[in-house]
Amino acid sequence: MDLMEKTAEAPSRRKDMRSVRLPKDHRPVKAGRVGVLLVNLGTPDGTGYWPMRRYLEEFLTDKRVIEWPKALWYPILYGIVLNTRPKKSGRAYDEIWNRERDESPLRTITRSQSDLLGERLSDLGEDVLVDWAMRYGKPSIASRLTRLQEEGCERILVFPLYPQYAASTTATVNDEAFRTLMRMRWQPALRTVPPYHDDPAYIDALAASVEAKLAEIDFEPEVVIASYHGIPKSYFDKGDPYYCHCQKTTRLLRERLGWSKDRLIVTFQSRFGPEEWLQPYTDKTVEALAKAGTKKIAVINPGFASDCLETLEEIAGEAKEIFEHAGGERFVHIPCLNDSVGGMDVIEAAVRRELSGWL
Ligand SMILES: C=CC1=C(C)c2cc3[nH]c(cc4nc(cc5[nH]c(cc1n2)c(C)c5CCC(=O)O)C(CCC(=O)O)=C4C)c(C)c3C=C
Ligand SMILES: [Fe+2]
Ligand SMILES: [Fe+2]
Repeated sequence: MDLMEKTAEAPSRRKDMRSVRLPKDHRPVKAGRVGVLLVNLGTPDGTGYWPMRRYLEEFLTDKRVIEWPKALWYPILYGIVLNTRPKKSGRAYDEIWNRERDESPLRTITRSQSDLLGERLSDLGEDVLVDWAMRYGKPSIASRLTRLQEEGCERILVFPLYPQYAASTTATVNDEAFRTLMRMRWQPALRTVPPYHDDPAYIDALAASVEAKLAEIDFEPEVVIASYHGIPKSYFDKGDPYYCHCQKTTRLLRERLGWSKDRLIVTFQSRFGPEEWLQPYTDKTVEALAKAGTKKIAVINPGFASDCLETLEEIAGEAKEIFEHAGGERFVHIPCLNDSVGGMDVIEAAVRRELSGWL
């Protein structure tokens, strides 16, 4: 039987899957399934120099991340950055590493989100498969998309786990997914989950996480900072909607909490390189607040679906230290939604919505 015939016989609807009739000598064909692939940013395999260097090299040679011309960027990357940053970042990862599983928290949490989503979608039957991947490091998008396809997924929903769209995060996940399809003879249909920065389920979950944390601590923060990962300002000037998405999330959260503009403010963290990035900067802001006499603050990271280096080390660790060093007294980090019930409600709602018409 040739491929054309096989294709014609393949069922178009899931419930027809078991009715595929093939000649006796035909190799088994799995078909008719639907895949969901959660994708997060990435993870090194370890905190030593070489695993860190491999990870950073993959990350920082992505044209969606560093848009400078290769002729300008590569001498700096290979001459300086990849010689110094692996050690510095490796030390930072060491502080937050999940020693029990020997992996980064981002990897632990993303896997758990995928497992829990699989359980939550169990009412859809065995023909819906859920898996997870990383844009940089392992498991790669290519390996997991290929596996889903081999398991018979003719339709795959790719979910970049970023509430706010940025070309350097969302688009590069989608690019990589479609690049993988470029190598396939028999491609699955692919859908991507759009940004969910203003999804009511997401805003509700963030608000509930703020309220729960504030009820748990023994002080009332004078200011709550919504700290987002930054991007170079030039990317915003070229039309990236990321800044506007961050502002909108914060406005909706503020409205949902019934707070004033001074109680919940926006900042941007994790600057990289010499360019100007989105402002105001988180580190400078916590320092200025403390110096101006603010004693108690909380920081939430609405732009991260999972806690990671940037939230656990840079905010819960470094930003706290900066605040206290400049005269602040109480600092609390509000955890990301992670695999909490609220966090999973957000992921599940988006997946069910985006699967519509496929089930
Ligand atoms: C949530 C959105 C993110 C945006 C936007 C983003 C843009 C961006 N990042 C870099 C450079 C680095 N980021 C690093 C880590 C990192 N970044 C995000 C998310 C966004 N990045 C996450 C979730 C993480 C943490 C990964 C983890 O395993 O915990 C790093 C690596 C760590 C380090 O050496 O500091 C770099 C480098 C750029 C240049 C950029 C926009 C252009
Ligand atoms: Fe980043
Ligand atoms: Fe950082």
